[in-house]
Amino acid sequence: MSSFLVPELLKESVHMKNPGHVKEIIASLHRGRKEKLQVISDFDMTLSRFKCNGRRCPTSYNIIDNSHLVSDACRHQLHELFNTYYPLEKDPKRTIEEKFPLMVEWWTKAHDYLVQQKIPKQQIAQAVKESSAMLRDGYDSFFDGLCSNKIPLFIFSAGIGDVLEEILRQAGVFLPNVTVVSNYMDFDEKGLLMGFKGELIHTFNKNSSVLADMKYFKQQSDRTNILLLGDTLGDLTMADGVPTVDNILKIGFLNDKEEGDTEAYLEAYDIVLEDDDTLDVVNGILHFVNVMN
Ligand SMILES: Nc1ccn([C@@H]2O[C@H](COP(=O)(O)O)[C@@H](O)[C@H]2O)c(=O)n1
Repeated sequence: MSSFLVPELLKESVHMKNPGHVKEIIASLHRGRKEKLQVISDFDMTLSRFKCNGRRCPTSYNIIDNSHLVSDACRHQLHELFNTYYPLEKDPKRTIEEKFPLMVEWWTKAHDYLVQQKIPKQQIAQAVKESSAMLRDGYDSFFDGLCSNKIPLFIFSAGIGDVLEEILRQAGVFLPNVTVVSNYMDFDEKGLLMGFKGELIHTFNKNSSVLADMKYFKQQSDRTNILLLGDTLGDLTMADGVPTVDNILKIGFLNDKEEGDTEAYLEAYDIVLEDDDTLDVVNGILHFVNVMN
């Protein structure tokens, strides 16, 4: 069994519907070695931590919401939005089709509030510094291992690109093999927020429809083995733009469990990690594929 070769799969946090299938995919990734591999990952609550010492960590949006960059009144409005729409994003009883327009509503309203605050670009780094955002334990081996082995890492995020880049920069892991597609802020000539660039990315449109072109995935077209990391069912379409997929291993972090989530995640993801604040399993698999030293 693959747990013998990847001992991290024996962790209590690991759940698999079909361990035999996982073993086969991991064996295929191993055969393809690092030359065939690319990693596609969500950011908030996947590469970043969901909880620390029992307290929730912020998403890239929450970092701005909770900062001195917005007024108290605006913070209140943004928190109200979160309290209204986050339960809808998670609701296991609603279909993705039902959730889609609600997410557009959430992101659009939040962007409107943020733009009214005329946030200065220059102060984003300080807001990140003062926040409690953290990357998952083991992030340094993950990022360094991928970079030193020239494995491309595509971060596909419905968060705020400027904020997540800053988190990576401050952690020293915004490395040359990392490409980010996300919601980027647009600033005026004075460096004040005036809008968001490009197509709005939310939880349920993380697919090729929001990629301006397929250049990135075309450039990686020899890399037909994919490691996909996510935390919502919306993250499952992140590899849609990859022209040829020979093998894909989907790892899902189940952070904030609702009734019915375990079954749905086990159907959708090959490996489901519950209550796991680390990248241990991901790093263990990369180690076996000879991507880590
Ligand atoms: N105004 C908002 C909108 C969304 N969120 C949360 O951020 C997550 C960002 O998406 P990732 O693709 O990076 O996971 C999303 O799942 C929402 O829960 C927010 O906090 N505030």
